[in-house]
Amino acid sequence: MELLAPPSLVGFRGVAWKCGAKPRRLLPRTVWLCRASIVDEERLDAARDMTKWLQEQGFPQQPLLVSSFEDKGLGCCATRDLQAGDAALSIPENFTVTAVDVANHPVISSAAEGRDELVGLALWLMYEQERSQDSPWYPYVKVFPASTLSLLLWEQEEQEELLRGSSALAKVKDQLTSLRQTFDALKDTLKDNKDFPMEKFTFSAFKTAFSVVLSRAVYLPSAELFALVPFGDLINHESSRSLLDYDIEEQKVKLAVDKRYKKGDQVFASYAQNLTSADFLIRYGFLDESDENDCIEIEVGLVSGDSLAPLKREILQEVGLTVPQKFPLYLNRFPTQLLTYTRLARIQDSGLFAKITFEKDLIVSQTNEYETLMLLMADCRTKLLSSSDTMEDEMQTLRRKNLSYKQRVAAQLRLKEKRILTDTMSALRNRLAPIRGIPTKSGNLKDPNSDIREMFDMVEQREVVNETVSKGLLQWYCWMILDRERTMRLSMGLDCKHTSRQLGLKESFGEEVDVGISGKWAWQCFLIRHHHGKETNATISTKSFNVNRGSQVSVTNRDEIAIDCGGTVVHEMSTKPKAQCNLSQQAAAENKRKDNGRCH
Ligand SMILES: C[S@@+](CC[C@H](N)C(=O)[O-])C[C@H]1O[C@@H](n2cnc3c(N)ncnc32)[C@H](O)[C@@H]1O
Repeated sequence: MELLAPPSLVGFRGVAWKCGAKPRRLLPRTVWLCRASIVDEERLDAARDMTKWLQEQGFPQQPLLVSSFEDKGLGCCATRDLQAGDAALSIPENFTVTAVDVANHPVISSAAEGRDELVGLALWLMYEQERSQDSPWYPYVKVFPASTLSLLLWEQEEQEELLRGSSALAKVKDQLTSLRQTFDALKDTLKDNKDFPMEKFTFSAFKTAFSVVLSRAVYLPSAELFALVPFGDLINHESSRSLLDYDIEEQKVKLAVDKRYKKGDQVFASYAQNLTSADFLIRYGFLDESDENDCIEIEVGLVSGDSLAPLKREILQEVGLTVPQKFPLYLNRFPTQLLTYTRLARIQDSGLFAKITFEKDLIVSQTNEYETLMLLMADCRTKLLSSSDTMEDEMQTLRRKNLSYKQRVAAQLRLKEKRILTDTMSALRNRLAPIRGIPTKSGNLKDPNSDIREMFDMVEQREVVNETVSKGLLQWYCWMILDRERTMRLSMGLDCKHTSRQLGLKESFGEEVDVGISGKWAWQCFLIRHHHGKETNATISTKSFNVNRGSQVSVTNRDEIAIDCGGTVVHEMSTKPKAQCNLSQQAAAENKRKDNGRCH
């Protein structure tokens, strides 16, 4: 049986993708079960056959075994202990299928030419599966699942009903329209191709093959292409820094693990990065459990009829941004560029262009900032109001026991998106707080919280703060903020029923002080620090801070935290002699790593 496609001359980055070297024959190895379940037994058998066949072709031995997992289908277990940095997979490029194989394919190459790589791979899969035992790749393609849980394959009524109020609905519709157009064009191209099984080429079959490829093809950043990788496409996802990539020197697809695995443990890889939760669900049919990469997109553009638009376009082009431009909103962070872009869009005086910087979070003018924040706020609010269900409603839905898989993931997605929007609005509101207010004669906006600011500035000047003062001040402050928050929410047409919960304060001012998600963190931390003589743990929303008297406030989880003091992030507070709130070194390093989003 011939496994290898003809050697290709097509290379990338100066390296031939298919070297075509004849692989060495190895002794067959048995596939054993780590934690077998009854699901996918047939595919597990097929995976055993594939392993044997690959070994016969000289596929190098991998420290992995295919096994079956009840909730994830097939997966791979370690056959020996693996240390962080070890290669769990090391697959010569000639065992993979890429656009190069599609381009060299005797039957489908012309139809695939000029099309998306994944469309070409879907055609390849359809053709090779249809050939069954005649296909040189039969043992490999037999392991592929017949279908996936991708949103693309849900019934239209299910999409309409379950994805309403989520960004996924529009995305699915767009992608299906584009798939349908591709299918029609392919049909036209293939109709005269006598070797292609046209009778099997229905839209449903094409859509299914496409979603199977979508969920299995691995994007290899160093090769800048997608590849179907035997064994590589049997590894399940866990969010980490362990990614499959192409090693240019060794000409292999490799997976280096980023933690220790014991023999028998399931080995994971981290799937596509920087996908919105909706895109992840469309692609893989499940949602990433960790919140780390959750994001939604927000689109911003220039104002129509703006006489400065040509200049603004030039500025945007220089930094590689388009009109319009999509930016990700994450939990706890969004890119500084989003703010700068919107600030630029609102500028009406070209003299202010000099103040525009995409590297730093710099306010152009009070009024511009006000408009910028209000615009973003309105966008988030519109998205949030596209669903009549609140976050509480979604949580209640998720508590129901009899939910189907689709109902559950759809509710999880809607909740994730609502969380990001609510969180972003809260951050925007915090930034708005000091600039919201009545315009003054000088053209500036008066800080409506200036009385609070003054009061705290005064207290901060004191060496020692008497416990009664700090306790009273904390109480006054909380009620004040609660009241302002409520007024602000009402003025923006928002429900304020959660406000008191968010600001719920333990009457006893015990060790754990729940100060909710709004307000002036630095002041709150300051008060907590002065109130408690010893180290105190304050929980702000879901984030924990260690608060030591007279020392720094350090973030103890891995999230980026914006401790906001009316638009001033906490590390800027550290320049004040008494307010020594600072991000911990660990959190600062983490911030640096995440260049895709900055603290709120
Ligand atoms: C590249 S394949 C991995 C192998 C796959 N489990 C199989 O049976 O062939 C990707 C698919 O595996 C499943 N999967 C991977 N990781 C998962 C996870 N953490 N939770 C649930 N399903 C997962 C999803 O169906 C996804 O579309």
